[in-house]
Amino acid sequence: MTPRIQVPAQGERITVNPDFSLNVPDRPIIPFIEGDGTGVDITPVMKKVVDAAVSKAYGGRRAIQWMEIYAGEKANHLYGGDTWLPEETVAAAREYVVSIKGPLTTPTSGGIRSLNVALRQLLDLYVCLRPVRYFRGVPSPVKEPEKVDMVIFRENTEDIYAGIEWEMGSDAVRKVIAFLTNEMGVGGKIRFPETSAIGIKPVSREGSERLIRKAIRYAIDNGRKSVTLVHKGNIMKFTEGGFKKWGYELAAREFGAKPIGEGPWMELPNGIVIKDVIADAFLQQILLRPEEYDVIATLNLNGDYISDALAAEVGGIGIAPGANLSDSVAMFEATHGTAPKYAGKDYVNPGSLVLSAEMMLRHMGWTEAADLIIKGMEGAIGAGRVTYDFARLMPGATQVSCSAFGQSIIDHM
Ligand SMILES: NC(=O)C1=CN([C@@H]2O[C@H](COP(=O)(O)OP(=O)(O)OC[C@H]3O[C@@H](n4cnc5c(N)ncnc54)[C@H](OP(=O)(O)O)[C@@H]3O)[C@@H](O)[C@H]2O)C=CC1
Ligand SMILES: O=C(O)CCC(=O)C(=O)O
Ligand SMILES: [Mg+2]
Repeated sequence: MTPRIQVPAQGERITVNPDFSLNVPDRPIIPFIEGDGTGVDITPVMKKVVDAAVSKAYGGRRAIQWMEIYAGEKANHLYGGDTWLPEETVAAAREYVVSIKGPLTTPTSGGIRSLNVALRQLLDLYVCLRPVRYFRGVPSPVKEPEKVDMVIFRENTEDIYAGIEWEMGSDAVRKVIAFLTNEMGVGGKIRFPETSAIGIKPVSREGSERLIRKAIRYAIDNGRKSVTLVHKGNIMKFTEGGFKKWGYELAAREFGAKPIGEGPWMELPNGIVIKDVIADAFLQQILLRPEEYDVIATLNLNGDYISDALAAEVGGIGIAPGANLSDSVAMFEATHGTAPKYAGKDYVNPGSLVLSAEMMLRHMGWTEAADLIIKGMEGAIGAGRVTYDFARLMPGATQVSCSAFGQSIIDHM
């Protein structure tokens, strides 16, 4: 396959130390994937905002050297031969350590499997980190959105989300159903065996522990009040129930947590509470009592639902950032998808990808530039000149385009 990635002549790679800390040169090469759909709108705005923040913070001493890498429709177009996720893209994300991506399309009910999920699995980006906080002035459907301040740690490589499933009527699904019936004796639980598709939900102790360990470590390092394990372990006893059980065991074994009263809730020596809640109840509690939740550790599919639900409480997925992390590699991305109906219209909110870049700068230790992005975002929202998603809920606001909102962030830095 012909290589398509052009490595910038200037610039150096970020490298990782044995303790997983980063060496960030002043001119780091940062790979980016533009993304499908509205990626074409939001990614250039994100780059412009980041460049402005870095320039303002460091006066030319530091600058990002952007390197485009390809996935999704753009890759398929460029590489041909039904190539959606070129090997050199995955290799570059690994080699250059820190990268950022726009959203990628996943067709429903057939076609290619999620490239987003593939990237997370291939790079073992096992933490999906999605902070949810309120910016003053953002329209919200809840009365006290400032009470929402949570950080979601979503397991990112396992669960029913991993995409192990077989289509109804296929030879493969017949084999699986025959196995479940003849070898496992559970065929009777499949209500309509002739017309069933089957999906598999792998959830491991190892995968759960490494995610929960990160969540507890984050809570300790950032002075948070609690870590809540969100699961559906009453129904899926060994997968989601396992996640809960392994989480409490890990908290006791590695962090010295002790049961509160009869348990199962626990407390770390520094007072951080480790608790759990069943996923459906959690979804109503985050509306009724959001102040009781802080760091959230959960499985992949729950985390997907929770991310969008929590984002809605603080203004929607137009302003919901995220990161996919392994111990060494980090790929930042918005919580939302490609919003295809708005693609190429310079219309949607670039805030989610801009705030993902803000997380990226902080991850690199470029906190002054990250702080400028937050200042610019607060100023732009405060000025009441916002994209359609906010404008339609903010009486008196002026609706501006995606790029104009980006410029407003820069103007308010
Ligand atoms: N990580 C990734 O790359 C992700 C990819 N996807 C993929 O994206 C595609 C579309 O998915 P879909 O379910 O429609 O979800 P989307 O997140 O793309 O869009 C759903 C709705 O969210 C709102 N929205 C999305 N982005 C923005 C933005 N930047 N600013 C303001 N509002 C926004 C819009 O609401 P309204 O209509 O009210 O204006 C939009 O219609 C699918 O192929 C899906 O698989 C989905 C999620 C994540
Ligand atoms: O991969 C996709 O298309 C959807 C992913 C998604 O919704 C998410 O990770 O939040
Ligand atoms: Mg999602």
